[in-house]
Amino acid sequence: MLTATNLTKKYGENTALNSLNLNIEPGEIFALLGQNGAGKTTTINCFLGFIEPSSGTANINGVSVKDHALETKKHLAYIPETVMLYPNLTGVENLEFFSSLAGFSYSKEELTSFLSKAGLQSTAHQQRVGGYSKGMRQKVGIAIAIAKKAKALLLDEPTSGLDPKASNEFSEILKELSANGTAILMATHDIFRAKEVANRIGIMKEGNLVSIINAKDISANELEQLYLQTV
Ligand SMILES: Nc1ncnc2c1ncn2[C@@H]1O[C@H](COP(=O)(O)OP(=O)(O)OP(=O)(O)O)[C@@H](O)[C@H]1O
Repeated sequence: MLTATNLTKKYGENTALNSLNLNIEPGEIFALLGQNGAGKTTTINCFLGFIEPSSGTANINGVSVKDHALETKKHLAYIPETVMLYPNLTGVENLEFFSSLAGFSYSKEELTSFLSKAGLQSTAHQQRVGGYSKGMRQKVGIAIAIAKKAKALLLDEPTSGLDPKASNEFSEILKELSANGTAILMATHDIFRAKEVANRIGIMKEGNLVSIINAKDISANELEQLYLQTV
């Protein structure tokens, strides 16, 4: 579903991403670990079409991001560290707006059910987003992904700054989305969370994807050791 082939991004002499080859299947959660500057965000931004690769290709559902930017965006949802929403609109209104951009028209009941599915407490649905906590905003981001029926979900440090309970709830929702067939690529610094939620974990160093591990084959402690030896 998410396929990188020799995907490379250079900034002058600096190679931010060096010939990445990666295929994430429908229903798979792939976590990307790596130090600051390792190339995680660059990878995500290439899939989003926010940056143009120097060479190689990023495909979504077999379609090139570079050649068919609008078509690929239809299948995608993106959750950055802080989900950008309209503070003066309520959770329901934000969801209505963003799902309409993706071509969907939902009733109030449907919008409410998506927010509930994403774990947002019903008392918050009609409140302005300006008063939401970070975790509540992330949940609206998930609701947008559900409403868009996204085939692929890209997340850049989505649980950074969330308390352990919110982070755990967030991970459970990601697992539900993957069980429904969504391919998920998540950049994170949270080794424990990566081990808990992902099927495969990649460790990046200086633009290279240097190891790929099956999460079930490794304990959180072993993963931490491997990470420290790698970076
Ligand atoms: N717009 C840019 N211009 C020049 N260099 C850039 C630009 N964006 C990123 N880089 C460089 O590309 C490399 C990879 O950065 P990237 O943001 O992908 O890292 P990251 O793994 O996401 O780091 P972090 O964990 O800090 O988010 C870094 O060396 C960074 O300085």
